[in-house]
Amino acid sequence: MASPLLKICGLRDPDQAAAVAQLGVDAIGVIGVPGSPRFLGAEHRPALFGAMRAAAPGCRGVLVVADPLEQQWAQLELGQGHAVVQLHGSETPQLCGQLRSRLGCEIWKALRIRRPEDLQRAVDYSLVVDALLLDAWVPDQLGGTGHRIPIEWLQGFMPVLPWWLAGGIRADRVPGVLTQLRPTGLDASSGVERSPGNKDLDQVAALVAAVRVAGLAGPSQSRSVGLAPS
Ligand SMILES: O=C(O)c1ccccc1N[C@@H]1O[C@H](COP(=O)(O)O)[C@@H](O)[C@H]1O
Repeated sequence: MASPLLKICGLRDPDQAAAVAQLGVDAIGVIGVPGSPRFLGAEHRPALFGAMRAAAPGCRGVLVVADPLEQQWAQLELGQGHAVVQLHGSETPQLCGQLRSRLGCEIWKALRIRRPEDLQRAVDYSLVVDALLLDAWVPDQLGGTGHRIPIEWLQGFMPVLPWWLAGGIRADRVPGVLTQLRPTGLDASSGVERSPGNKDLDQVAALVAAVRVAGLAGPSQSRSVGLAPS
């Protein structure tokens, strides 16, 4: 069985994006949510995604936003180097569908899980997004918190869409997660950084290795789930 995909999120520096891409990750995320300590302005995103792609042409750029207002939608259009928009706020299925039609790129919807019942919301998005991303719910913070969803809540979670597990992902958690769950991909941010936005390449390399080892050791979902490089 193949390993799950791996996304490293919240980078701010093009050289670091190139280095992370060369480690063999599948996607790199940039935070476009004002107020986040990992925020990167629109004018800096093309350089970061360009460096990423020059280093590893198959690596995909993900732009993370939350509850974008209509006047901001133009900023989400292709041209900044991203192939995916990750919606990490309270976007309705209707808004996700509208953005998907308008932007012409993949849309991933983050669901922040506060209680097991929240997983049922996945069904509402199944026809209007390309993938789901599960993150822990934390009051007054949208993401990048390092908080985890209790793993027992996710047993039996098998949406029709590809799905990413986020929230406190680090190398030492990988064996425990992948023996119990089959996410399409893992998404890590604060667990692999020295300070917000500054990734620790040794921790990223350890995470890449842990994911590969877990893929060799046990059953996990295939990479061939329709997430081809752009
Ligand atoms: O990282 C941020 O600052 C951030 C801000 C606003 C929305 C999402 C954000 N990050 C996302 O959070 C998850 C998990 O992060 P962590 O590994 O628990 O630190 C990840 O999907 C990031 O894309």
